[in-house]
Amino acid sequence: MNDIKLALLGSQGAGKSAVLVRFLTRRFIGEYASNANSLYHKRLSIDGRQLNLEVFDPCSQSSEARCILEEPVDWADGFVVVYNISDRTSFLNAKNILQQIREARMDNCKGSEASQELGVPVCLVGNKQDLCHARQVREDEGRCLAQENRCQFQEVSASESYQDIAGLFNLLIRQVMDHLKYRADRRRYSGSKSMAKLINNVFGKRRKSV
Ligand SMILES: Nc1nc2c(ncn2[C@@H]2O[C@H](COP(=O)(O)OP(=O)(O)OP(=O)(O)O)[C@@H](O)[C@H]2O)c(=O)[nH]1
Repeated sequence: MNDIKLALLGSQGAGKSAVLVRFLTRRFIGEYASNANSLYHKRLSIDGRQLNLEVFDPCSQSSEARCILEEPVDWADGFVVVYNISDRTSFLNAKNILQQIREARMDNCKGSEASQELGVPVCLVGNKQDLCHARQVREDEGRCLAQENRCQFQEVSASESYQDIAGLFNLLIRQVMDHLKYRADRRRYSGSKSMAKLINNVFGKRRKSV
């Protein structure tokens, strides 16, 4: 069984818990405790594969709260970065979070994998689409930010719709599975290359001397 770990990041009140609970239970629950980190578990079947999904929903991150980001950045295989379309500050914070993910991943990969992009599957989510009368962030601004970071983007309303949220999580989980497989293949390939080199060094030389 595959283990997939996701983390939700975003400003206080952007609707992270609402988006997650909508995906996990299909329901919208109005209020959530926001003073504690939560870890949710769910078993899923995607494309016939059984998955163990873990989702980390940490306490809110303000733009200065870099330390809160560091823990999930190392732990997670993928991220959902949520902002509220009727709150520009939450959008600016999402931008900052994407930047921090890139920097943290660059440190981990020594620049090789993450130089052009985030180096990990991410979905940028503009929540509270039902509040479009009070919109402060245009949809194309969200799309543009996602393009700059080469991540997926979706506007949703946790309070009104399940389909878009289910769609974005399913797509992200598929991307994570592909990404994990790509990294495992690369490790295996570079492992077998060094093994071939070793065999060649040991036996190649001997063969020559015979
Ligand atoms: N109108 C509207 N309200 C929403 C939506 N999603 C969440 N809310 C409301 O926004 C408030 C914050 O939602 P939460 O899910 O607690 O937000 P959060 O990002 O987890 O907040 P913290 O836990 O404080 O970090 C709650 O009052 C929700 O009912 C939405 O799609 N539309």
